[in-house]
Amino acid sequence: MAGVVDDKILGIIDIKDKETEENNNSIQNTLVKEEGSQGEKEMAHAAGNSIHRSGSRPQLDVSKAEIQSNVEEKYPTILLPNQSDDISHLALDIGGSLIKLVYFSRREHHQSANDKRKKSMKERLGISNGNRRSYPILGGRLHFVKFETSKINECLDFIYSKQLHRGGLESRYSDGVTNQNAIIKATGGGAYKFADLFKERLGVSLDKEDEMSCLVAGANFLLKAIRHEAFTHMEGHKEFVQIDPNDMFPFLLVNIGSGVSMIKVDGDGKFERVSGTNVGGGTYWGLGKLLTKCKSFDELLELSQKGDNRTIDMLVGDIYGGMDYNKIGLSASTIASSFGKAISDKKELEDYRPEDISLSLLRMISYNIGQISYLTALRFGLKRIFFGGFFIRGHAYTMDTISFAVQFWSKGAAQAMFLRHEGFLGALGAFMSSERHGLDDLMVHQLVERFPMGAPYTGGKIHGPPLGDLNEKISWMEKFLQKGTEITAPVPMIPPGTTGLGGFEVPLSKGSALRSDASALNVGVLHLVPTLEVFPLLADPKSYEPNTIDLSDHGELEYWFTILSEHLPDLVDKAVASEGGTDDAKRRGDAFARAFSAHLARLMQEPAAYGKLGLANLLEMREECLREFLFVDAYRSIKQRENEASLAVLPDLLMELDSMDEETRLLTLIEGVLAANIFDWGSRACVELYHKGTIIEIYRMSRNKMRRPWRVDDFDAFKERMLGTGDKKPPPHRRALLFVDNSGADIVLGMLPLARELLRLGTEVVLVANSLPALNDVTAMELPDIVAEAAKHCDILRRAAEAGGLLEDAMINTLDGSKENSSSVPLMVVENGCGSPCIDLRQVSSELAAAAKDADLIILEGMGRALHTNLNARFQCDALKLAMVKNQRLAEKLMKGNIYDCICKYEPAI
Ligand SMILES: Nc1ncnc2c1ncn2[C@@H]1O[C@H](COP(=O)(O)OP(=O)(O)O)[C@@H](O)[C@H]1O
Ligand SMILES: CC(C)(COP(=O)(O)O)[C@@H](O)C(=O)NCCC(=O)O
Ligand SMILES: [Mn+2]
Repeated sequence: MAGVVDDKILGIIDIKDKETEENNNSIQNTLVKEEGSQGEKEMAHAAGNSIHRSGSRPQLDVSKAEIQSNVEEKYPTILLPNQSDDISHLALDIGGSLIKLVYFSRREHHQSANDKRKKSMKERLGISNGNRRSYPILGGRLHFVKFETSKINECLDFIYSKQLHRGGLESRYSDGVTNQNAIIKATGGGAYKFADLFKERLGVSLDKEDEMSCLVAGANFLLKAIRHEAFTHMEGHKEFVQIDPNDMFPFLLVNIGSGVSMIKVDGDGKFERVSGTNVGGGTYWGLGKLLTKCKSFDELLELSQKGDNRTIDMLVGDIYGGMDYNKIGLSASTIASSFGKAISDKKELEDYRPEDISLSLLRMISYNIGQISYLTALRFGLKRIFFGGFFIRGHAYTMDTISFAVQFWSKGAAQAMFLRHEGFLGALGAFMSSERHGLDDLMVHQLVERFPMGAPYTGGKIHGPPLGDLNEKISWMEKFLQKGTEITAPVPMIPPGTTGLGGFEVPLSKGSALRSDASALNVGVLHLVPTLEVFPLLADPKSYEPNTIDLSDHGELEYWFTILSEHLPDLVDKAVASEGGTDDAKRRGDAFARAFSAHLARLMQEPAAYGKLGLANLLEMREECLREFLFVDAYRSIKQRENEASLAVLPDLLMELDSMDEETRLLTLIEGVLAANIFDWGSRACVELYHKGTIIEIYRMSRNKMRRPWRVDDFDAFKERMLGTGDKKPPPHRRALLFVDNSGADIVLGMLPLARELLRLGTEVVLVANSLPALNDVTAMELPDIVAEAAKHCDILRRAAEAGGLLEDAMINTLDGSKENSSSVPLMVVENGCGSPCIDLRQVSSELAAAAKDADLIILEGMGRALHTNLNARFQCDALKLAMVKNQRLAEKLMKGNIYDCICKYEPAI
């Protein structure tokens, strides 16, 4: 089939002698500037958000809304004069040691060119506002931050700087007078102790909520709404546990703060504090401080990493002359008495290493809490125990000790589980208690957790004001480089050795990998995206796992981390060039590279730090990180150039296709998709290829590879479904969703001609593209223009695009000025809700979910969407997965094949 598109045609798309990116792209620069300035505003915003009032829940009041700034601005600010400040945006848990803050920032809705398409799609697909709810919830972000209680003034400054006490409405909306009636939800003892201070400094009243009910509400919310919240931690191994929201209760909640509370939880709002102990986090930190002279909690914890508690604890072996006490199952290394050796030693405090003291203390307290927890669980017949509170601090040794105690004393019958948002349960519960935000029944698929680089945002260290703007973020990254590499290094995960019976050996870790004070917590920012939905055509959403490769295999992890690290310099080059190569862009590019490397380094050491890690998460994090440093679209000009070149050869390709019989054409079309998928700027091998040959050579090579059978080749089954056998013509599919991948040849010469064939057969086609740029993937925003260009050369596409509302202007512009009454099946475009090369079908846009309702065929294209993710996904409708494997190792691993092999996997509906 190599001659289908000849060299003359292909020569036009030569990317060999590509010059550097086009500089001074004014549209791009404008976009960046506007995004940047808007990003900092956290205001109530009504435009397009379709927020209406419901009887029971206060919502934004958009009456008399008016545009505040110059109407010529692309994203003007909208003033809501009737919106009161009473929407809860902040809740506090002021404990004996730490103040925990949970705050909500509303996301601004950007009106964009995309909105026209969106509006028409909404009408076409029958998406009503607040589609599946009786009231809308607000989109926005939940942030988690903590401060030391002793530094309450820093906390007040933080609240003031972000205007959180004003319900997030910034001072530009007020007359500058502090609102005396503002109320903040607060729990913990400090809600009483510091009430006057809050009134005095911020003019707000603290609305006090019961601490226990907040802890329970917070835990219940997290267990229901966050996919990877609970995990077990045994002998250094962390494993996420999927909790069934319908089978959560009862459980024991153990909150280890300064003191320890043990709460039996039977349901939402149904609980009893059944036990507790005064030997808790405050004891460790307090005693530890006295005994070691440590200045900070983290320092004390770090010391324990280098400790050897045998110098200070009395072990069974010390009593039994080095022997085990077998009769009762205690090994010689079991601690018989914490600190017991100090009785007989003729030593003073100074004679003991602070490291040993810290470790002995940590083990004593953790073990004791684990044991009491188990006894309490036993008393009430509870099998599951969840541990929260900041004593845990994501620290491997602490968790292992607690787990060991629970497992040992229960003989394996009970299990200790830990919560990733450990210390924020109370604050989250206080936040939930306000009932003003309508978040109560928020569902897992509406939350996306992101880990931004601004450490203070992630609640990293105990800190002052946040890294507000980009410049601060960049300088922070620069400082980070000067300081060395440890800034985001995690708490070490080196597994402690256990004796198996009753106690631990000395931890293996001798403190080689230590956490810096600025290390981030294991929690990110929770993005609340009310419009996200589970893709309705998944055969079994409960068992769906997007990632194909399991990164818990260390070899895999190391390989993909290396791949991503090696790709960085090229990516930074492209990103900087896409912003005109200015000094500012270079600085941002540098900072991005450092930030992303820091994330990678952290995850390399602690792969489960941010929840269960898959390749899709890594690829998405890279895109998010680029956006954080305001690289809106790193491959923008590459995409543009390749689109133009491909569009120029499209007419000839269509002509050749039209000269074929139906069967040959279908095969050629599928080959065309597979061959064009080679133009992938995310693959190291492909990028190297682009430097070695002209596009003709690459494309020729690619087409030569097209010889069937492909590595996975279900083409015959697909052809039979499409064209039937003999005279028997099967009915066409009603609607096909085409998950498109790359710009340029991939979309223009691959997927669009395939779409055209489906349209010709009478199938409605919905092109499903990214909401945000990722590598050289085409976006939903870019597609209408590409389709319009293609439609100039093709009647089928033109009529379908008109019928699908993609070409309204073209309809008006027909030669005789009359609107054609088209009877064609429509061609539509929807966004998928992602900004990543992969797709997690548990969280897609509501317009895609709506479009899916009538679809009976889906086509997933590309390595990201059809191989890294969804290769094993099963659907309720027919599914075709098309991709070229552009990575040798993946080809070997997945299908014992080679790089540039092709996959054509067809699975009829189940
Ligand atoms: N940076 C820190 N400063 C002080 N204590 C910390 C820090 N990080 C973790 N901790 C531990 O967390 C405990 C406080 O946990 P937390 O859940 O916030 O309880 P509380 O509400 O009692 O302050 C402290 O007693 C200490 O053991
Ligand atoms: C990022 C990608 C998934 C994009 O592939 P696509 O979906 O465009 O086919 C792919 O380029 C990839 O897996 N790259 C990393 C592997 C490598 O460089 O070999
Ligand atoms: Mn792609």
